[in-house]
Amino acid sequence: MEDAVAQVKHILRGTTVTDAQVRDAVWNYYFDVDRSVKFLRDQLKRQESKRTNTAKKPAVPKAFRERSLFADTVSCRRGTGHDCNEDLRLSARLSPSSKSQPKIHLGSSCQYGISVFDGIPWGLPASMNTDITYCGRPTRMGLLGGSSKLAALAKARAVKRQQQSEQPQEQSEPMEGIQHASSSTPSTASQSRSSLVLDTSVLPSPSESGVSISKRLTSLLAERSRDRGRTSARAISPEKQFYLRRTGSGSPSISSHSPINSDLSSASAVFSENIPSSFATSLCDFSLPPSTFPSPASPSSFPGASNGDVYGNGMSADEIWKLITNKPFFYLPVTETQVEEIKANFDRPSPDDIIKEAQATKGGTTIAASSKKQPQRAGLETEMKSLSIQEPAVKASQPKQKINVVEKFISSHRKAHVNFVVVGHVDAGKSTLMGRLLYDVGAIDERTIQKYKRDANNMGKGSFAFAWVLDQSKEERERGVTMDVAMNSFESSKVAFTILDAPGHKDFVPNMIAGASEADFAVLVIDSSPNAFEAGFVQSGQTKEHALLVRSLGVQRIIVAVNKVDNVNWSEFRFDEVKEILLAFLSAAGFSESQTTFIPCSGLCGDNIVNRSGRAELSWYKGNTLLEELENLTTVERDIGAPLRMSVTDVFKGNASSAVNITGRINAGNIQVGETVLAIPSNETATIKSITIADQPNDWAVAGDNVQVALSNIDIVHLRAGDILCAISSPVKCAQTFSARVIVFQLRIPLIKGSNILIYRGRTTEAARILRLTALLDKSTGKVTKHKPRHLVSGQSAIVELEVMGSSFPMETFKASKDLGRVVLRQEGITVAAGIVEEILSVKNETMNE
Ligand SMILES: Nc1nc2c(ncn2[C@@H]2O[C@H](COP(=O)(O)OP(=O)(O)OP(=O)(O)O)[C@@H](O)[C@H]2O)c(=O)[nH]1
Repeated sequence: MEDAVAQVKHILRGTTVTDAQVRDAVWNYYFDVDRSVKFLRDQLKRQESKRTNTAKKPAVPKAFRERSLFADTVSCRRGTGHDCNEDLRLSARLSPSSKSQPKIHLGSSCQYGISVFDGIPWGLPASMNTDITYCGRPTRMGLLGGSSKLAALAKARAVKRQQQSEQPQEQSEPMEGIQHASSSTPSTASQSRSSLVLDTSVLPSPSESGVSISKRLTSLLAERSRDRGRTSARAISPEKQFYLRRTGSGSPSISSHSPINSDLSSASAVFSENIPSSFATSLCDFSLPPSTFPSPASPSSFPGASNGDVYGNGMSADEIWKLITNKPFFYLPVTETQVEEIKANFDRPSPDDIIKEAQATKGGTTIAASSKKQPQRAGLETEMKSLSIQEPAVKASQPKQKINVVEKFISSHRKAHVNFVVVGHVDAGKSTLMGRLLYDVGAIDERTIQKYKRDANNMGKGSFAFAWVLDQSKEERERGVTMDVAMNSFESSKVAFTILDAPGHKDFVPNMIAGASEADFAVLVIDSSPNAFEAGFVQSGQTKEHALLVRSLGVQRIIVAVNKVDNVNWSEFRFDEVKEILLAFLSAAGFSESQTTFIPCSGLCGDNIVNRSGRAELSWYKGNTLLEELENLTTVERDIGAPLRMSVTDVFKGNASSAVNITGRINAGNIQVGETVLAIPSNETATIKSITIADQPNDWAVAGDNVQVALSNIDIVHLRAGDILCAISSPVKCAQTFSARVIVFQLRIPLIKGSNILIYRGRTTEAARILRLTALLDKSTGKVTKHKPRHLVSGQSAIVELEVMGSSFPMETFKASKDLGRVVLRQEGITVAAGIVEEILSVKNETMNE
């Protein structure tokens, strides 16, 4: 050793090489003088070159120079404001000779240094003696574009860098994994990785034995491992470093043949450093004993250590060696036994499988494995499709004594039964007129009228006494306004009449529609008082609307009572004036002149109601009284032998019996006690328990009769006002979509496709939508004048398609039933159109019971 050192010193005399460097080189090169000399000369060249480069660089700021950095060589990858993702390689070397002041050596990219180190959260212990070398940017793999000259230059530089990087590697070959602290050449492949140079100040002195050195080294490593749990993985210091790996591919950095017991003052063990994430850290359990880890590929021990040596941490040298050399970087804290148990768990059925199997066994079927689920689901789908709800066949119960109702009706010679509706503008005197009629025909006795007069006088409404005959409710009497249709009956010598006194106020038009739907004829009451007629006839008045509605609902015969002529001094002129205007309007609305009669009258005074007026002022009128006109009405033809159709106007529970009572009018066909009928839309059957006509019990009833029927075998929840009772053999449909011929009333905005409306018939109301405007019609001929109009305006006649949005609307075509084939369309409280059902295009599912 000494001979070799002397020879090298002699060869390199006159140079700045130190004794320590010579000894180090001789030691590293196994006392080979030539290789040691070569190495030292190259080292001198590099030092000279570096000094030259450093002189060209800008001075390092004092603040940066004095910054405390790491005791170890560290690597950090962090983005800076200047050069994001730049790989910064910092090589901080500790030198025993520089304990007092930290020194910083900058590489080629020192201009980034200040900003690079600014804001580093983990500072260095100020006590550490640190030399820092900034290694510059990582080697580029090539140019992106550019000229061929530049590419060639870059290639040449890359080759040069490669040669430079290979040179020190070759020199340090004997010290694989160990670098001389004096080496400052960073641009090697290994330096592109992060490296940690152990602080030799904490290592044993060169004079210590190999065993002592190994003990110190392993003690240090073990100490670091204990500190793992309480230090941040990012804090890189001898105390904080735990994840140590040797630089290189994994071969021991300190081989058994390394002369580690020689001068170690310039030797440093180099380890690479990787910082795991928090998640990875949580997966690792480094507290397990070394025996947990797999054995190293080759047995190793610290040089000079003897078997059985136990160090400060209670571990043998072998265990420590395994810990630092072969420990997997990440591993799950499970033993092989545990792994086998986990594997075995998957060989058994899961708890879910066990439960499913038990359920399947109990149900008598086997749940297939997941791969067989699809066919089973397909089977279920098929079964579901084949499912159908089959209602029990409805058995029509036969009456005990089957009555031939048609024969009975003909043989009974009953009076014709006629319903007429009284309509007109509000306060036209409708109720008063009908009260007077009832009084004059003897339907109301004198005592009752006198009582009404007294009560009305007490209330300050003496003139309403006759109106109270029909306005029975307290609210109607207090307000002096009819709110719902009032029914009353009387009989003349020829006909049985039912009065349907409709409200005149615009808020109660739907009720008026309900009354008009049941009428055979109409009495239109006009207030002939000055300006009163005009007020009722203008657009906002109800005179026109009511007349149009009754016509649209099938009424063809109308009597116009020009009322309150006492207020115009029984003026014939006024009468003629009103008659002329109305005749034109009613003719346009579809009433023929022969079917329209005008009568000057006074409901309050009783002139021309039942008795002809004896006033001289009214002597100019030679026509019939109101009653005479009513009796002269043409008898309405009714199909009493057709399938039953009965419109329900009210539903209520009887006091004593369990039966459900309904009132209504038979539109077509007949009924008899004991018969089973079908309620639409509930589709529930019921048995007729009793029939009452005009407060008299009867075994049967025919079309046109207003009846009260007690039904059994049905719950009241299946019936409501507006329903239809029909024959089981011929149920009524509930339309989903239908087409109708309509007459458009006065509109504020045109009707267009998609308009939302309400449809009415009798007591039935549902939301609907205009699906299509099919065609415009000529009002006189009914022929199509235009297809697919864009909109409908006031006064037009058209064919439209409508969709019922609500749950149900029982209806028939007008051809099949003149009563159930009519609809009224309203929008925002205004009647916009009315018409007849031409075709039912689709029906609701629940009524597909044919
Ligand atoms: N002068 C005079 N007043 C009458 C006549 N008929 C009715 N009236 C008055 O007109 C007012 C309204 O009478 P009603 O019978 O309530 O009128 P209505 O048309 O039934 O009213 P609504 O049903 O609420 O629209 C009352 O004050 C009556 O006294 C009449 O012939 N001559």
